Amino acid sequence: MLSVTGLRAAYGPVQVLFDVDFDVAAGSVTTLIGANGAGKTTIMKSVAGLVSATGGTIRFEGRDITRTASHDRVDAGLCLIPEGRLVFPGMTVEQNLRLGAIAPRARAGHSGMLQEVFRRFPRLEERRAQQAGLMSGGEQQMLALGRGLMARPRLILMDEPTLGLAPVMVKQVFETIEELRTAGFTILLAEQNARVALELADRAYLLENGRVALSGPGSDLLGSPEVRRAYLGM
Ligand SMILES: Nc1ncnc2c1ncn2[C@@H]1O[C@H](COP(=O)(O)OP(=O)(O)OP(=O)(O)O)[C@@H](O)[C@H]1O
Repeated sequence: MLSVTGLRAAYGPVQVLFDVDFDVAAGSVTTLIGANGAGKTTIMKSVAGLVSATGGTIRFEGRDITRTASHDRVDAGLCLIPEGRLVFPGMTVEQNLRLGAIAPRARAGHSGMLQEVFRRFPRLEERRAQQAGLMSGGEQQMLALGRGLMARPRLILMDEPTLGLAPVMVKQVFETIEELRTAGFTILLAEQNARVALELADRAYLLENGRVALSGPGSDLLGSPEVRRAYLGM
């Protein structure tokens, strides 16, 4: 579904991605793991079109989208759930959700999608009139995900969805990701919570200093001495 080859990106004169190659198969969960600053967020933003690639190619469902505007990528079925959730704090839960459906292909079916999001996250329905900024961190993560689903994506990019969440909420986020995979969504997940992310991943990539250091099925990376030492504390 997504094929990235030779991706390079830079902030001003500082190059941070160096010829990154990875693929995301339809219906899979693909995970990017790596230390702080390894380049996970930059990859997510490059795929979403928020950071311009300085080299390489990004293909989505066979189409070269490397130079496509970010809003056109949303309309093509690609959606980023950003790190830090970034809900609109002064707006209600429902207003945040409705904003997720402003792209042309999402607009038509947005009432049905709202019901679908409420079915998946009953807490959001209970709190639909509440100001989003007053929700807990875990609830805001659900809201950010719900808002993303409103765009009817085929590929969901989730950047560190468990950052700053209590263990019980971390578990819930991973359960939600599994449910979304079962429902047919394709997911690219960036995570520091390496163990759970690798257990879940159909395929995983370890990033180090803007390069892919290791890749394979999640279970292979879980068993790798390098990953166990550096990321699982074993
Ligand atoms: N807006 C920016 N301007 C300049 N440098 C940046 C900017 N954003 C990120 N960087 C740098 O790019 C590199 C990769 O950062 P990135 O945020 O992609 O890493 P990450 O793997 O997502 O890290 P984290 O897990 O801490 O979010 C880092 O060295 C970072 O300091």
